[in-house]
Amino acid sequence: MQLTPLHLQGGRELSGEIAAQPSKNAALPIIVASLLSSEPVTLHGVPRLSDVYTILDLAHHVGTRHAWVGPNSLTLHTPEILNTDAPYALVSKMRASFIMMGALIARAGQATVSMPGGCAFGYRPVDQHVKAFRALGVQVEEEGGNFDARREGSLKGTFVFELLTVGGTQNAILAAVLGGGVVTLENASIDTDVVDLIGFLNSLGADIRGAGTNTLTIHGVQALRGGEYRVIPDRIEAGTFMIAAAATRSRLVLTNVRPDHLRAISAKLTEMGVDILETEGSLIVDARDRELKPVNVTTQSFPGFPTDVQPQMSALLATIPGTSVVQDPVYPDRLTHVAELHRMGANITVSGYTQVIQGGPLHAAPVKAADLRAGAALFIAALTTEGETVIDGVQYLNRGYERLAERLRSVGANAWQPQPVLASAMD
Ligand SMILES: CC(=O)N[C@H]1[C@@H](OP(=O)(O)OP(=O)(O)OC[C@H]2O[C@@H](n3ccc(=O)[nH]c3=O)[C@H](O)[C@@H]2O)O[C@H](CO)[C@@H](O)[C@@H]1O
Ligand SMILES: C=C(OP(=O)(O)O)C(=O)O
Repeated sequence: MQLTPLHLQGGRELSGEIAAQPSKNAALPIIVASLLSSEPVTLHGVPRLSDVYTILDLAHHVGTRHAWVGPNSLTLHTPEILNTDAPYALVSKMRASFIMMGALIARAGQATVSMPGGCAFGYRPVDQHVKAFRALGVQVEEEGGNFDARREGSLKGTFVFELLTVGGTQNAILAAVLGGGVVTLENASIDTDVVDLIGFLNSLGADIRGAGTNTLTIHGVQALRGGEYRVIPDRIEAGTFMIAAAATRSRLVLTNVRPDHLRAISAKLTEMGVDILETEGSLIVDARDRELKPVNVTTQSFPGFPTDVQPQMSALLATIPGTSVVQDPVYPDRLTHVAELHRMGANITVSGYTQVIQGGPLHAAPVKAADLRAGAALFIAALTTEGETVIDGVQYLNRGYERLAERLRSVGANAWQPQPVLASAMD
C-alpha cells in the first residue's frame, strides 16, 4: 500500500501517559535465535513493525513458521531448516538480517548470507562478525557478494573483539550455543539487546555466562528446548518520547520502560534542566516552564549515550538557544537529519562527525526522512513549530515506531497520516 506522509501541527504541550513499545532491536535477534530450537517458542513483547515483518519473512524462508497469538505475542516453530541462505533481497532491506548467519551456522552447520552493504547512514562493516566466526573454527569464504560459512565440529576457542559490537557479539553467541565446545568472547558488548538475547537463550537451556560483562563464556549444549519469553521495552523509542517531552516543554509519564536502560539520556536531559523522576517501570519527564540549556553530547556504546538517539537529541538542541556540540563517533555519517532540519530553519554546521548547533526557533516545512532516526528527529522538530510540517519517508518511521500518529495524538499532539486515496475512489 502507498504510504502517505505524516502531518504534524506542533506548538502544543503534550500531557498524559505513553507506554513504550517492546524493543525492536532486542526482538529481531531473539526471533532469529528461536530457530536454534526445534520446539515451539512463544515471545511476548514483539513490536508490530516493518523490521519485524522483514525478519519474519527471512525466518520463514529458512523454515520458521509463526503465528501471532496476541497483539504483541508471537509463536515461532522451526521443526527443520529448509534453506540455509539469507538472500540479498532480504539482507539488503534490513541489516539486522545478517544475524541469521550465526543462527544457521549453529543449527544447520552452514550458511550463505549476503553481505549487508551500505545503508543510509554510511558504511557499516561486518569484519568483526567474520573474524569471530573464523577464530572459533568456522570456514568463511567470500564470493559474489555472499559469505559462505561452514563448520565441521563444534565452535571452540577465544575471540577478542577489536571494538564493541552489538551485532557481532550476538552473531558469535548464536553460532556457539549448540555443540560441545567452549567459547570465550572478550571485549564483548554489554548492550541491553545482547543481555536480552542471552536471557532468552539461557531460558531455553543454553549455557552462556557473563551477561552484562565484557567476557562471555558459552558452553555449547546439545539442543535447546521450547519456551516462553518476554522481550525488554524499547529504550530507543522511550528515549525519543523523553526528548519529545523536553522539546515541547511538557510533562509525560512513560510506562513500560526500564529506567536503568535510559540513564545516559536521563542524565543529559537533567543537565539541560529537565526534571526526571524514576519509578519502577516508569519515568516522569517534566520540562514544563523550563528554560533549557544547551549541552554537548558524544555517543558511545551502552551504557553511554546511544547513537540511535543522536538525531533526535540534535533536533531538540537545534531549538535551544546557545551552542551545543553533538559528536557521533559510533556512526560518523549519521547525519541525514541535518539538511532536513536546515529546511526547518536549524543552524547546524558539520565537520566530520561533529555537529555544532546554534539553537533557535524552527519553522514548519515539507521534509523527508532518509532513515529511521532521522525521521524521528524530524517529528521532534515538527512538534516544536506552530505550522504544519509534512514528513515524507514514512516507511522509515514504520521500521521503528508503532502506530506513531495515533500514539502521539494520545498525548495531545496534532499528528495525522491521511489514508491514501484509492484509484477506484477517484474514478
Ligand atoms: C538491529 C540493531 O540492533 N541495530 C543496532 C545495532 O547495530 P549493529 O549491531 O550493526 O552495530 P554495532 O554495535 O555492530 O556497531 C558499533 C560500531 O562498530 C563498528 N563495527 C561493527 C561491526 C563490525 O564487524 N565492524 C565494525 O567496525 C560499526 O561500524 C560501529 O561503528 O547497534 C547499533 C549501535 O548501538 C545501533 O545503532 C543499531 O540500531
Ligand atoms: C539503525 C537502526 O537499526 P539498523 O541497525 O537495523 O539499521 C536503528 O534501530 O536505529
